[in-house]
Amino acid sequence: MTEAEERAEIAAEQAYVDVVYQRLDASAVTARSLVAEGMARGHIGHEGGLVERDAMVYQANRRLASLDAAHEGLVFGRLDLLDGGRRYIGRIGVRDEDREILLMDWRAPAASAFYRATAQQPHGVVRRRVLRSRADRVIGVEDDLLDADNAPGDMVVIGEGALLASLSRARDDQMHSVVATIQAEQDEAIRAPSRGATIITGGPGTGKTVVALHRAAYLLYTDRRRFETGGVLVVGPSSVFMNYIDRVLPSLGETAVTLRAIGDVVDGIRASEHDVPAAAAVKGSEQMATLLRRLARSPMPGAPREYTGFYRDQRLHLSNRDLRRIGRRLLSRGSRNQVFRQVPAALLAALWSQVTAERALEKGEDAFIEELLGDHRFVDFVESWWPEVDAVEAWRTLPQRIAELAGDVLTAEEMAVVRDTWSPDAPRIEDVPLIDELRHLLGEVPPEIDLDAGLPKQLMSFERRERDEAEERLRTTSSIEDDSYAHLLVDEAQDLSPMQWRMLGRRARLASWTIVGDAAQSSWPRPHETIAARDAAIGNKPLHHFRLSKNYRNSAEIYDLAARVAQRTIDDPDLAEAVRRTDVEPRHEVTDRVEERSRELLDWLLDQIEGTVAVVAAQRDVEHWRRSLADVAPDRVRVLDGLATKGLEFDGVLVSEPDAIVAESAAGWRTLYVVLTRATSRLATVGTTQRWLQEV
Ligand SMILES: Nc1ncnc2c1ncn2[C@@H]1O[C@H](COP(=O)(O)OP(=O)(O)OP(=O)(O)O)[C@@H](O)[C@H]1O
Repeated sequence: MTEAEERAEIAAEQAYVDVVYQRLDASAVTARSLVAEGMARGHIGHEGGLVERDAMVYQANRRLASLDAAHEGLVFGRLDLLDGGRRYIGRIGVRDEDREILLMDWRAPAASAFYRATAQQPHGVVRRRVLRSRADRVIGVEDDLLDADNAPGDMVVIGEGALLASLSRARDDQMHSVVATIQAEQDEAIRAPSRGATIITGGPGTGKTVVALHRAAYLLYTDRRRFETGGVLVVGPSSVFMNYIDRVLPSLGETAVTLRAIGDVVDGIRASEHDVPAAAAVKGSEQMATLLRRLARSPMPGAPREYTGFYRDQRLHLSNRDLRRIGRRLLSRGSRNQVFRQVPAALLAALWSQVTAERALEKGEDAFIEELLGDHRFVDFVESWWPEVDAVEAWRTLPQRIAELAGDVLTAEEMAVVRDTWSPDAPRIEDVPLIDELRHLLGEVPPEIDLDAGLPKQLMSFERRERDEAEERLRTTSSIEDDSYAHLLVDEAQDLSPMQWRMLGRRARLASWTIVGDAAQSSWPRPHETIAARDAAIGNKPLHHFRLSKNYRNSAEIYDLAARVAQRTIDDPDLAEAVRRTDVEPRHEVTDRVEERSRELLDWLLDQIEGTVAVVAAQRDVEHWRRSLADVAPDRVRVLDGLATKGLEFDGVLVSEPDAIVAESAAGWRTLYVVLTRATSRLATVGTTQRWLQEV
């Protein structure tokens, strides 16, 4: 293959790509005029016109958004087939004026040969070609000859394979779609049917995240109506990670997927800081469910424990025992906030049953009710005994009530760590599932309270009662259940605590799931618990397992070291095979001059590679490093603690005091494994000690 031949091939591909872009532009013009026409229809004025307009404008706008998003590198593949035909593959499908396929959507069944064909099983493909582009210009092609025996004599074969070419690119702050180089085992997981739960496992860098994102795009393609209406939610470990991945789906033409960090899953609450590991371990444990159930059922702190009043000179009294009994009866009818409006009636009924004076009985129950409702002492009592409780408010009372409620489920140290690290004004990531659990246990607080909301039901008109009850149902369904999805895609699933699984499970009662993770990278101290909690969240939906086996991120030199750490963490870790070598070994330094050597090593890394470098330290040291390195290449250097590196990747990683990362939590070894496997090409560690290195 000569350079001239390569140029000629690129020019020929460019000619085809130009035709596709012209067609794309024409489609955009049509979509724009449909939007305009749709808008005009709105002016016709009748209701049908409006509905039609909305549907038309919506569809046309969606098409425009996807045309726009898929513009970059639109055409990326070509198959030359045994029968002499050729097929172009792209981010979205494009047809010509006669509705003939110009570009096949990568998700179409006939496009799967592009990913699955191998020399052993060519699936009717003679040559697979990947087109590399910048915007709409073809800048290179990479070929795989899959069926040499049947290749025409003049067939040109260029390049050394698209995969390795794409793996050697420099990393920036964004994950990129790998749609042009998806490998066969990844393709199988992407195209798995959407029933039940698809569980995708694999070591670091095996493409679990990219597979999950391409799978979201695939699901929308196969059943757009179901998944767009019901919603697809992608959950990842942090907002940094969500920013890192958020370009991938739009670049595949998909804009209808919700991406949320695990701290942002619950509407109205945003948490971005983790608790210290010891507190996280307690707050994430299943025991918290028991504790919260008790908290939701017991009186709020400061609630009165008894009631004494007078009716026509008769003393009426409700003891603590009576009140507990009434409370239990109320809670058997619904959650605390749901039964809020029944409270006055329940108390009044209990008090009326104590009335014995003849004159009072003669005047009847209605007069009794009217009088007590006019008695501010009674009304004050009702309000303070059974206030509507907002979940966040209830969560705030947890430290002061933990000893009374959790004596048999938490140890004294566990309670102390929760109390001592409590952050009442800014819930941490680990608090969000607790607040969500309380929201479900307590029921939603109705947004505004009617003037006569406290009226017992029997005093309301029938219509009024019906309307109120309907409203109550509506509020609880719209504000608590509305965040359920048709498909939930969970990344870094090995890290989720039992309480986080419960939170996700509530959003996926009828959903199908895709769950990706790697147990060896788990930051949860007891990984088997998270599997049990996952299974409980999924319920009895069928499971489909896929395993990814090749590591596309780390150089083999870096991964060999990391794999030794993995073996130190759990029995039988799922180790992947690294496909790339750099011939550069990781560097390790033991020194008393950590600060100075870190700067030197950082300079070395920045010099060696083009892309980004992470400096990773134990949680307690991160702020120090952020300040100390603020002046060093701010566009290329990121300072993070071990947990914050989850799912990310950098061309170079400098680990400061790895022994401190190991010592920081019960999952410290696994966190170190995560940290080491973030580096694509260069890795350096520096510390006053390097005990971890002797242990692996
Ligand atoms: N088929 C592929 N073609 C090109 N690059 C790929 C392919 N599969 C994965 N990669 C690249 O490998 C890197 C790792 O992928 P990804 O982050 O999805 O792995 P992961 O299994 O989620 O890793 P971890 O468990 O460590 O978070 C990314 O840069 C991704 O783009």
